[in-house]
Amino acid sequence: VLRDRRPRTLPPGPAEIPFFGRLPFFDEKTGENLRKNYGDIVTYRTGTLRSVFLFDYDTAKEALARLEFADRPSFFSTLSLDDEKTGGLVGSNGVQWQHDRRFVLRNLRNLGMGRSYLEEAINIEAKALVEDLKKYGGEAINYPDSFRTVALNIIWQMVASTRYDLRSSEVDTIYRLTKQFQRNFSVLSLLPFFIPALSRLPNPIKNYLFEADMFKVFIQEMRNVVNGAVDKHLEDYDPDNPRDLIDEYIKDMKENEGDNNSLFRRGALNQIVNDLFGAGSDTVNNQLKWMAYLLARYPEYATMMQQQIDAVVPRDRMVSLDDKPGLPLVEAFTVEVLRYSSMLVFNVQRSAIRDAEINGYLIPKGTMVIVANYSIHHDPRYWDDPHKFYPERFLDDSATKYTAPKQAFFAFGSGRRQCVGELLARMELFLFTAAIIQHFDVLPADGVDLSLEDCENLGGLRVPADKKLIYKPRN
Ligand code: HEM
Repeated sequence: VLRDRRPRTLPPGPAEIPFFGRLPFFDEKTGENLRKNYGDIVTYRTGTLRSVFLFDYDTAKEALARLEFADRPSFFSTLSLDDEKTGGLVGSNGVQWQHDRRFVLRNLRNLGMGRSYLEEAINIEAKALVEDLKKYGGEAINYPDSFRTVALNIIWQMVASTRYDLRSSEVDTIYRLTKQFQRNFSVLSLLPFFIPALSRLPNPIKNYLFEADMFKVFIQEMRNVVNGAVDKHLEDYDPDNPRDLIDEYIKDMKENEGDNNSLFRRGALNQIVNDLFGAGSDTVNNQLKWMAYLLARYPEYATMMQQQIDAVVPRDRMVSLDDKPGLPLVEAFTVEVLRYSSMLVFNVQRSAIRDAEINGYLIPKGTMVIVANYSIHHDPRYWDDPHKFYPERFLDDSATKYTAPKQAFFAFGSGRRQCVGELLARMELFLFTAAIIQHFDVLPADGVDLSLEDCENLGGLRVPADKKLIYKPRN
């Protein structure tokens, strides 16, 4: 018990139950309470793993940039589709992570991230989204399935040249897995990751207590989806005509055949595809839900943005990225949606590669380092009236120019593992938001009260509660 005690060199934190620590948590309130009680840097233990939570911007920014904290915790690899458990981006580490991240960044850029031809593809989806919403004829609906399909279509076209009709039921199958996983995911289901001894319990007990099968089923079903896409690409691969990211990877894999040290491997490809699917579609889908919810909740901003759009874009043309200088409020609105919603309550976990130091505290190798994004996005030290939805905070004094946040903004993380899809996500959020504002008034249905914020927390992912809204076509 003595040896199990928290070393004095670690930051303060709540009392630890010997060998067990405390239950994991994902919500912003528990985080805020920790900060109030223990300060800007707090140790919190679950099972055998200690985490250090960072609540102030400067410390967090510096930590996220440091090589010592560029790893992800080792339990991420248990969800990998790669048999060697080292491939991919989100949960991998070391040389294979660097290799795979470089490959993905290069290819996302080559496939148009930040360029006009990708803008065209996004606007094809934006147009389809507008047509889909018009079909409801002003009926009150929950967040439409088309939000998730347009988000999936963009990344899936870049990765696998696949586009779905906005009402296709195939997308249901893919999203069912993610939804089911998010719903079943609970504090209890995570315990075996924190207390490895629990993994040795007999399977029926593990399933009963922790729904351990849920992870296996999810991995198996995702493996089927990804294998299907990669096998199909291998069948009709044409070296002279690479169509997408999978083909580019196959090309590199074939060029390196026979080299036993090559990091281009089928297992790594599977996990890259899985990561891009997982990180690149539901994130944008959820952000579109926040956008619709906040448009309905703050119609005064919708009206001001419609005036800006109508002044620079004829109604029969979609908004383009070149219109941005004339639409400062639209850009400010999308960035305020990211800050205010703080969809990822905590930044994706990092882990100390070696013993390291933060603000004079010694952080032992393997400690998780978690930046409290929600708290930093709502900290009055960095933001005026932080709980107010106020897009003008990202406009200059004359309200004619968008000004990017200079500090305390971690919606896409920071440092060496900063989101590789940030540029793509920003393009999508701007163009999809503008398309909806240009074509619709978004209103709450009769009897729907939006005066108080109402959102769910799905394992650390904040999503607005499903409210019936009306997408009323503008005259
Ligand atoms: C609104 C949409 C999105 C948000 C809010 C978001 C947020 C984040 C955050 C917070 C991280 C962790 C960064 C860190 O550890 O510092 C991350 C990582 C990542 N994101 Fe995104 N993301 C979004 C969209 C996308 C898209 C569209 C893609 C597709 C290309 C993508 C791919 C990734 C990948 C692959 C990583 C892992 C990077 C690594 O560990 O090296 N994300 N994202």
